[in-house]
Amino acid sequence: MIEISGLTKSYGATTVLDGIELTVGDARIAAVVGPSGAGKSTLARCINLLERPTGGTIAVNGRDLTALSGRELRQARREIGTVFQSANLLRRLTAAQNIALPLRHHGVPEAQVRRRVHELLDRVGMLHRAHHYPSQLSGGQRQRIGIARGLALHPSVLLSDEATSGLDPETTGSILELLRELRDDLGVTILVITHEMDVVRGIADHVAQLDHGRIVEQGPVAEVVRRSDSELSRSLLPVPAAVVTPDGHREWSVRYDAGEVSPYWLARAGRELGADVAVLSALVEESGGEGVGRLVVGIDAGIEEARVRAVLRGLGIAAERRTGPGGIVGEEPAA
Ligand SMILES: Nc1ncnc2c1ncn2[C@@H]1O[C@H](COP(=O)(O)OP(=O)(O)OP(=O)(O)O)[C@@H](O)[C@H]1O
Repeated sequence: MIEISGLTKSYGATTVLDGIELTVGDARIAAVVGPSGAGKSTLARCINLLERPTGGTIAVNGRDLTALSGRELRQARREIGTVFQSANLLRRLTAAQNIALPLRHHGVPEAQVRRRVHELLDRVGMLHRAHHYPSQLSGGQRQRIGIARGLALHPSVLLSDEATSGLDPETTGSILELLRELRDDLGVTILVITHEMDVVRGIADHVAQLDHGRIVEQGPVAEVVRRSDSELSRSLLPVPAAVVTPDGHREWSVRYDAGEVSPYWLARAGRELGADVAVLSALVEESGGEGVGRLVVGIDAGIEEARVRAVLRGLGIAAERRTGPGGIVGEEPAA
């Protein structure tokens, strides 16, 4: 478990991280997303203790790492394994030697190093590449070796800093699958720093949006994607573009949790409203471990908005009027 509280980082007069509050439970995967310059890398460097925070605490399994120094700090660093963008492997060392590095650095006896490296290569499916050099490996294979090296000292937290950046979708998928296995089989708590929303949708249990050094929105992914009024929700699961709205209809953007809503909600909504509901775009898929539906529907503009909202709410559906160009046909968009 990792608990970040009141974390602040300043360089001179510039505050780059401002009061970060983030908790990741045991064997959970949290993703931190945000635009370029938001402070993601700085957060990563503070968490793996490459940088000292200016204020606040970072506790792993209840122990505040920011309070430590010297030998204690060196020991505590073992709790956090890091996987970097493009793996950061040493070119002159083989895959196996790269994985062995942190073990040798911590004085692990050679016989144990060999055993552990073998175990790790097996874990990440790379036994057949043990003696290859990084230049002889694909990007995805290098990343697997990077993950194995990050796990070498049995950390309870794995920090993945843009680890899938630059990988093709299929390779990204296989790396995410590996991270999921580490969470489920080894109980590792994983913090993923990424700018890729596909990554968040693919593996995260929890998501936090960083902007100008602050967390502006966070929550369980399954919950965030259901928020109809949230920017993070819209960037995580954009509503697909709507086809032409029938004349005299208003467009509504709709989100719902497929596990909690009747699969027949659309027909019921039509019956209760006494009008047909036009489906203009729709996507129902799994995200954050739950089925999430998002649609744009067209509903007769003659029906009061409050009534539409009430009927949909009664069916467990969050709905928001789509305004602006194309939002309403045959009527001025609402202010
Ligand atoms: N050592 C430093 N000294 C001064 N300012 C810094 C330092 N490191 C980072 N910053 C500033 O902190 C802000 C956040 O940088 P950071 O690299 O953490 O952002 P990021 O979200 O990781 O961006 P990107 O996605 O582009 O990597 C930037 O405005 C950057 O200029």
